[in-house]
Amino acid sequence: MQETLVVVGAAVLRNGRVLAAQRARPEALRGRWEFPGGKARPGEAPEAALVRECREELGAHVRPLHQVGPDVPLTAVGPSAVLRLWTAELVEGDPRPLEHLALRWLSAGELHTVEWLPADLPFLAPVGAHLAPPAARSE
Ligand SMILES: Nc1nc2c([nH]c(=O)n2[C@H]2C[C@H](O)[C@@H](COP(=O)(O)OP(=O)(O)OP(=O)(O)O)O2)c(=O)[nH]1
Repeated sequence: MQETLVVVGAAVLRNGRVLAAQRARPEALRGRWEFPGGKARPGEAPEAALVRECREELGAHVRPLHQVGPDVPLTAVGPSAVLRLWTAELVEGDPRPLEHLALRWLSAGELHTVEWLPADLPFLAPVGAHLAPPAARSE
């Protein structure tokens, strides 16, 4: 049986917001938004891949907290590829876009304002539940 290729993603939370990253490459995905992460290497634990990828992409040390929802199939990446997401917290460093076009800290109200990669869409509701609710309007 073919081994599952796990693409790991980190929903890094800080002050009630989540970090979104804008892809630079490949051209077909340039400009779309995703969770920082990447492919786990053969034999590499997915959580270790998450920490490694965030260090490479953001120059920051993150700690995975909880897995979010079920895996999402990534048929464009491979027949048995999946996207697996964790919430994560920053342990050290201020994230910088070392490999992305831009980074944004999105509030609950901003979560749907960027153009996410399609596979990320099922994760937005459970991630949104971790964000601070929009401030109540005083009228
Ligand atoms: N990192 C990441 N990749 C995602 C997300 N959603 C999604 O569809 N993908 C897709 C885009 C890519 O086709 C694939 C991840 O590939 P990648 O290029 O980030 O992986 P990598 O850093 O290990 O790079 P490489 O070895 O292929 O060069 O998964 C997401 O939220 N985060």
